[in-house]
Amino acid sequence: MRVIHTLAELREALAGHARTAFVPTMGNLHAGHLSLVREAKRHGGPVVASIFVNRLQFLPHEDFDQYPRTLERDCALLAPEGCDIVFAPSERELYPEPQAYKVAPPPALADILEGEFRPGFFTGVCTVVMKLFQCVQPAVAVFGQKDYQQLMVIRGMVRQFAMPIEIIGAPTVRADDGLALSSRNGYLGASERNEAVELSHVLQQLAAGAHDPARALAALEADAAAALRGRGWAPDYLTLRRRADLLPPTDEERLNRIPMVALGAARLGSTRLIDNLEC
Ligand SMILES: Nc1ncnc2c1ncn2[C@@H]1O[C@H](COP(=O)(O)OP(=O)(O)OP(=O)(O)O)[C@@H](O)[C@H]1O
Ligand SMILES: CC(C)(CO)[C@@H](O)C(=O)[O-]
Ligand code: BAL
Repeated sequence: MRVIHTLAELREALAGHARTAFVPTMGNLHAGHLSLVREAKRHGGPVVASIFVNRLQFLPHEDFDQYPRTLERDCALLAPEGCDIVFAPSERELYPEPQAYKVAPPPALADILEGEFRPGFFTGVCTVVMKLFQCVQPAVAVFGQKDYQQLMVIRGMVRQFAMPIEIIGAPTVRADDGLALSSRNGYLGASERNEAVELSHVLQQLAAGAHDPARALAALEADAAAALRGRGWAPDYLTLRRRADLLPPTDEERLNRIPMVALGAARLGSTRLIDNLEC
């Protein structure tokens, strides 16, 4: 496995290779990321994992500075999975000048849910993913369903820009108790870690009521928020949405059991966690 820090070296290493499979990450890897690498391996070409904490997708008060940088440990986890190249550019390498050209996804998808609470987040994500795609020129790229809205936004970007890249969504890997693995779980203290699984429990309750319009959506969501608040959480959103466009379902759609997803984001202490469950 090669660890590459510059774009020139990356291009040279990939020259002549067809069907590169790409796994973009922010590092501090866990079993969820490794499952994406295993999925990428199934596509036959070389596998590139990127590690880059992208300043553009963080708000000033968020955890950009605090975000764990653990390159050596990450490489030790990636090598046994058969990852061929780790692309870990510096900020200066990826953003040699202020990034004035940006990719702004449509507000209807990007300014709701995560985008409401992290304004500009998806512009930051799309801009860096567009750039990473130009660097790696993959045939396939793998993203986790844990970041459900991000996956939808990336799919839309690739479709609307006619980018010749197959986007694969990989299932969320969970700890034994059901907590979705996340780099940010590392911020949790021991008792917070025990509590953290409640986010997935509340989403299960929301999902269980999805197809019963006798229970009003607003009441279902208010109950979910109250349940978490009562346990010391500060929810940003806990909501049931249509899988097609992440807008709220009508009662008729709920009755007709259209594909839906329960999505949640909430802070436990100073740690913000997200999760979702299709229903
Ligand atoms: N538990 C998981 N299962 C599957 N994929 C995951 C999981 N967690 C993250 N991913 C995916 O890994 C890719 C890189 O994500 P990232 O490096 O931000 O990790 P993360 O654990 O989600 O970190 P954070 O705590 O910052 O959200 C994304 O496509 C993300 O959806
Ligand atoms: C896709 C990504 C690597 C872009 O910085 C990031 O948003 C992430 O890790 O999910
Ligand atoms: N996992 C999505 C990247 C972020 O939270 O910034």
